[in-house]
Amino acid sequence: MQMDNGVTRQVEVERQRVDAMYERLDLAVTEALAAHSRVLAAPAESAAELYARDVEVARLTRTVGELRAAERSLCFGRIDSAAGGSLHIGRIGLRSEDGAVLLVDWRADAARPFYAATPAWPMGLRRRRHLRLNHRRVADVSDEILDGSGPTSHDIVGDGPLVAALGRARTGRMREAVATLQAEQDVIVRSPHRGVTVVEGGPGTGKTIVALHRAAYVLYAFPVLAERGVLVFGPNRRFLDYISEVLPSLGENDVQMATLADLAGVAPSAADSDPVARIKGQARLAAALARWVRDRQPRGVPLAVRVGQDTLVLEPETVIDAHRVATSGGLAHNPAREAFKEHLVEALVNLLERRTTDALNEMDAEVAAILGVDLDQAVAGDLRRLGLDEAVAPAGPEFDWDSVRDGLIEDPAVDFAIEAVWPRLRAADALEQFLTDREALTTYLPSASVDEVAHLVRDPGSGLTDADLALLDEARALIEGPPAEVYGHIVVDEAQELSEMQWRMLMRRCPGRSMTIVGDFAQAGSATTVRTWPEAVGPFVGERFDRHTLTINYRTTAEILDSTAPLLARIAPGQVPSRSIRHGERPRTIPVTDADIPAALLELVEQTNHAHTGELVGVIGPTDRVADLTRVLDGTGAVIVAAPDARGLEFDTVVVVDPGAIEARRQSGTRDLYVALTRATKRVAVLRLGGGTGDRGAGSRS
Ligand SMILES: Nc1ncnc2c1ncn2[C@@H]1O[C@H](COP(=O)(O)OP(=O)(O)OP(=O)(O)O)[C@@H](O)[C@H]1O
Repeated sequence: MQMDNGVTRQVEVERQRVDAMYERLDLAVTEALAAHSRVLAAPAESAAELYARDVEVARLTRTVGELRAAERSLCFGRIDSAAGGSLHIGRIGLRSEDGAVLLVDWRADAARPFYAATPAWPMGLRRRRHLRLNHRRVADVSDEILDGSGPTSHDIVGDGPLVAALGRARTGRMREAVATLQAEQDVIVRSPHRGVTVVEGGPGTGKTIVALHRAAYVLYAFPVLAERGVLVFGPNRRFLDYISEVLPSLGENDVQMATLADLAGVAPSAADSDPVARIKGQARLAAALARWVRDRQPRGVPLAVRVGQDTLVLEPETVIDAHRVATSGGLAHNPAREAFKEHLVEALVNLLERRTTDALNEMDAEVAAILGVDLDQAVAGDLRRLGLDEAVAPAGPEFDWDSVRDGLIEDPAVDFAIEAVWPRLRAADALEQFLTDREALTTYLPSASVDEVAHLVRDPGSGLTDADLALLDEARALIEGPPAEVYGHIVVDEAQELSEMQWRMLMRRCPGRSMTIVGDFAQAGSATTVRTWPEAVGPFVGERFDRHTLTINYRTTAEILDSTAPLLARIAPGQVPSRSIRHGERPRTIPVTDADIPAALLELVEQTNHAHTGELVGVIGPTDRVADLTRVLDGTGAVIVAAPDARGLEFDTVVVVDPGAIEARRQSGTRDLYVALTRATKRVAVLRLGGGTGDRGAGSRS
């Protein structure tokens, strides 16, 4: 071990430096906690003072959280320039007491060469060093020489930390990769582009890693977007649980994570078949709902309103005019109804004013006819004689028309009359009415075939489905207005799963159109018709989106990738397979009969557990087998997943059960199988019903 002495020396050098960083970190925590207590104890009485105090307390709480999250692997890298200077890279930035930079935040510009420099493009660096910490102590260092110079006794050239990170057993939760982000990933994470960025790439190319680190970068580098909030959107809870620890471990606790159900605030209670979900996902439903809502509003009708003892009638033109003004600013149905009401009340007041003036004039004329005197002139003459003509207001009874107006706005009779032509709507009821009315579906979806309408129409009270959530959201936008909660930046994972309607739902929450979108259409499920990025985001940003492709596979071994290549060629003929950076076991196909499955599976899982203690086994099968598989594997620690739910997940070993059934179950069955076979970091076994020889490629068909 020729380098041992060198390693020890270098580790010692780094230890002193890292000890100093932890000292500063501890001090920063102590100071933030003290400030927190001080602020809490300070007197605050007025609402403004209380508010300011709350803001400050929240800020300090966040600071303490960020500092504490930096505890683990506080410093993980160092770069040495060819000119002689060096910088340490870590989770946060720290300075020494005299103001010198001790540690650079990984997101700072100065840290960029740590991720981006390569031997071909060293960016002025001589060496990149990775530090591995065990609790607070530097345990190991490893160096890459970037400028072509030979290693000296100060350089520790060893196995890359990326290989070590990838070889580690899975825990069921994704880990952050801040110490090992690769150059092609870093370009996207650090991109100055604030609009829509689309990232595609095969399974395991780090799309999720990129998306989450991008969220952390946005929070750091784009404060204006950060202030409006960052949302990470994922397809389901299981997936969000899987990625839930990445951002907190990067010190970011303010990022919201949500599924469609979270955004809608409603949990679906029914399921659609895929063909129904596909129809419901199409944007033409938005147009249909908009027309349906519009038809609950008045056209050229007169409006009769009871005011006191009288019935006043507003002419159709007045109603049309009020409707036009109320809707011209793009207001939704219910708020526009209020504007409509105000306009109509104004028209009523005008009508009343006209009538009153007419009645008074009539009275004057009658008095003049009876007495032979013009009352107005007589009064004016008297006032002139008394010298009061300029001081006194013109004669005549005065009405307080403003209170009349207020009275009419509050008058239930007025609201009642308006309700008949422009009813207030509830989005959920409106959607229910629309989807349970065959005639309405036929009228408002003229392009839908009889079959499609038959697919769509459903019994009253049958509950909301996943695909209904975007329809409900659309109805809310049409009826109540845009959602209250919007975000400065949205990260969308597994974006290939979204329908046109679901894209509308997300875009509604990101008015600034600042998004990081990651996905792979070769893995798309059956519930959407969207197949390309222009179809997905084009309706909202046209061609104004950045597009990146990731090419290196960090998850699966080359052997697993090879075995799925024929499957990929079938489902995405144009797609270039990614390149794996690791080798491992060849995937195995084990022929079984239906009756054999429980015993064969249990044996396989137990063998794997025994041979690879501490590793995670995932068993992926057709949805209708999940309950049985769960029973069979009870107590083994294996995670059982229905193939359609496996997107984004990862295990050390994957057992795919009954691939034929996975393929046959739905339109996207072959893509589901491809997803299932690409979930393993180390090995895959396939239990195939019927024929098949011992070790054929995992994705091959018999
Ligand atoms: N730079 C990196 N350093 C360490 N691990 C990485 C890095 N990039 C990716 N990985 C790991 O590789 C695996 C696959 O990454 P990820 O899940 O982000 O891929 P993906 O493209 O989203 O896959 P899928 O399309 O299957 O959802 C994960 O375990 C991830 O932690």
